[in-house]
Amino acid sequence: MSTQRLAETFPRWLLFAALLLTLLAVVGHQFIPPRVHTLLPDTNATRFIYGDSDTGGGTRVEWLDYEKNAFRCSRVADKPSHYCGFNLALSEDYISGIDIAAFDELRLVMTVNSTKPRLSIFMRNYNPAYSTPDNGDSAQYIVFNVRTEDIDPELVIGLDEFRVADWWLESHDIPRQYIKPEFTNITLIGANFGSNLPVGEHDLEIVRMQLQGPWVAAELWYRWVIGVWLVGGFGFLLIQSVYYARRAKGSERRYRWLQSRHKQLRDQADNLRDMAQRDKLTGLLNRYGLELSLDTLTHHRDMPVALLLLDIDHFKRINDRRGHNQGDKVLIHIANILNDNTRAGDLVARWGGEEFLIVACDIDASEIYTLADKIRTRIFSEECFSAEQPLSVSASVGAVQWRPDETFEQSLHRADELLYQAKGIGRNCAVTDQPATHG
Ligand SMILES: Nc1nc2c(ncn2[C@@H]2O[C@H](COP(=O)(O)OP(=O)(O)OP(=O)(O)O)[C@@H](O)[C@H]2O)c(=O)[nH]1
Repeated sequence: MSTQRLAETFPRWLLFAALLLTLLAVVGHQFIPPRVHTLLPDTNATRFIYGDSDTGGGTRVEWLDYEKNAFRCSRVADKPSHYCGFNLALSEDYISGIDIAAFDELRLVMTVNSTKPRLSIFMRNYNPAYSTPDNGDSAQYIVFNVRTEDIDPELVIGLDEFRVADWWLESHDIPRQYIKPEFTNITLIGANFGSNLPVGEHDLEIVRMQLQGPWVAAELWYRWVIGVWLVGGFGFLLIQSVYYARRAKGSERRYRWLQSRHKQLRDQADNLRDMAQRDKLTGLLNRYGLELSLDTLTHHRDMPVALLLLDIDHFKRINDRRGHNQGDKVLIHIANILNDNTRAGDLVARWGGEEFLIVACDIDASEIYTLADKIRTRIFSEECFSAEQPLSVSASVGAVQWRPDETFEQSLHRADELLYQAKGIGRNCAVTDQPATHG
């Protein structure tokens, strides 16, 4: 699955999974069958019974049916009774027991036939913090006392109902942190008629003994759910951040590409605009370019301006004698002379085939002829091409002052007429509209 697809669908299936898990946690947990660990009946289990007759007491104990865990405690009248009961060993050495802390309940099915009103159900927990291997009594004694009439026949004891016996706490020096029942290393579980057994026979059969609890403790279960939420949330953020980082990179790449493309297009547009405004051969402005430039110039017409219309003399002859390519070179040569002899603010254009127009700015009427004749002289005095094949070129110029009350066309028309005059009087000369300045 691509990162993009994952990032797009992830929130949906994460939410779905989280909701499902939460539902399972809240509802499903109640319906999971409990975990049951059966201690009895178990024919291999080590079981024994004990009375106090061997130590001078008045209670004798005997098996009624060992297989069924049925035994009898008989009280002899003239001796004191201390204890009599049944033990199930969960450890061979009484040191390594079993951890039953994850269970909730101890369930017992028992048959009691006794006039003794109470019965003790007890456990021993071995902890090296307070127990020693050579003293069986040092294992914590955890007890639950029940009325015999409450055994009917099943007795369910919550582990939280067990208490550490006071006599055990009093007879051992136990630090405070160990005075609560511990179930992490149970070595023994038993049932005991206790002391002061009434005279007569007291029978007890332990039919079944089971531990029961949840497969997963509720606390742990909810921790898992929270864990899944956290892992899911973290995964979500991770995938989202990878996705958006990639997108950002892609956008950046695209932005850079667009930038360079934009620059390319802008350069192309500049080139095209330039090409549209310039004569390809000479690089001078063409008619269109000059007209555009004039638009900006007319906005600032608070200075004297002159128009110089220049035409190469007998250019046809040059073309005919030297060829069209040489003719082109002459045009380029003239363009260079015009550029070299005009100022930065002036406009120089190729106006027709061999015709050029100079729009000279900020020029007094008295200087127009000087400029026109200077250009004419430069053209005539500079020989084109190599010394082996020299070519003398001349040009005629018609020059006028662009009067403030005139349009460009009107002024140009006057320049054209003067150029015509210059051609008429023999070419290679400049004619202006300023009196007494004819060359
Ligand atoms: N090589 C070249 N020749 C051109 C170009 N444009 C126009 N011409 C030529 O310029 C010549 C102009 O000839 P005409 O109009 O008869 O003028 P002219 O020969 O210069 O004679 P006058 O102007 O009367 O002195 C023509 O032969 C055109 O073909 C160009 O771009 N390159």
